[in-house]
Amino acid sequence: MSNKIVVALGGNALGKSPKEQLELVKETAKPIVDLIQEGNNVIVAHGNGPQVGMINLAMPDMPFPECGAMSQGYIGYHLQNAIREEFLNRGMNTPVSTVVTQVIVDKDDKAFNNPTKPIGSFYNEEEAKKLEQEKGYDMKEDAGRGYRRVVPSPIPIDIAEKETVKILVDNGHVVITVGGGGIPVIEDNNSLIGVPAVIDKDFASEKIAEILDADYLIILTAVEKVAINFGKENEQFLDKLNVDDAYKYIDEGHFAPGSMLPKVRAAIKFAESKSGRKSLITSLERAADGIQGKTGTLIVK
Ligand SMILES: Nc1ncnc2c1ncn2[C@@H]1O[C@H](COP(=O)(O)OP(=O)(O)O)[C@@H](O)[C@H]1O
Ligand SMILES: NC(=O)OP(=O)(O)O
Repeated sequence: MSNKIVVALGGNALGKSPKEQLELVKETAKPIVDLIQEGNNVIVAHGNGPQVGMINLAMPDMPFPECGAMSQGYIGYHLQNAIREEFLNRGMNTPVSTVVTQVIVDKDDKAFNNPTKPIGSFYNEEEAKKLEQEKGYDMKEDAGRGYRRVVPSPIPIDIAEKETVKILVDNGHVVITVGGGGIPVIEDNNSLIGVPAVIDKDFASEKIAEILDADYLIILTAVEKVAINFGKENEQFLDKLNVDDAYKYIDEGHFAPGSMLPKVRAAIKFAESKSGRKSLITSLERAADGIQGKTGTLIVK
């Protein structure tokens, strides 16, 4: 059956450096093209946490929206070429392109006063303290994996280039959009003005999935399924999660704030947005099996 699917790619699809990314995207392209070859209409979104942090660290005077735009550009460039090549290898010539995508946020979003989005590399506690003192960064522990810089992450309200994306998708193009959650902007009369933030790609992917009236939101990350009691002795991986249980597990603290929590929240939001919409959280490698119901955690209303 043909579905319209928004695929959100996590950090493991892109690697830790441009060189690693260039190699990794060849593998990333395969499950995406598998889904398309099976007759699905696929829209690709991706994260940029490590990349936007690296860009800003290298160019501290570069404003955050510009850093986000740079990350969209070079990640999109790698992804679109890898997907193009995978199409050609399979005798297909589906057009693929990246749309520089701006995501409109609320200038009064409380997130601007409460940085929560982890970006850049991981540091130990001592290094983190040094960065706080020397560079004035806000540093937080990220899901038991070490310390990372955190920046504001407002909620996406709308997508400036949504009509362009729609036209391309409706005409059979593969579009890479809302890269890194999109470039965060606020509306000021006729102007769109960049604001210093990094939008969560899971929430931006959910937004574009709603706008495009997608059937599926697939969030691809490093784990095949979502777990309760993650990493504990009584860890239990879930095949299916209804939104009521998902809310209960959120309240019980099963999903780490810097990692799995935004995915589960975005998945709930999409599943709740219209009858029949489904969200799936699984690993990149298992995406094609996941859509056939063979693996992953399916989140439904
Ligand atoms: N309850 C949970 N179930 C499964 N994974 C979890 C859970 N809580 C935290 N995680 C961690 O979240 C990670 C995914 O988040 P992250 O690496 O930040 O995402 P991304 O793939 O978007 O870069 C998983 O690889 C896993 O280590
Ligand atoms: N922007 C964003 O959510 O990036 P990550 O998925 O890399 O955290």
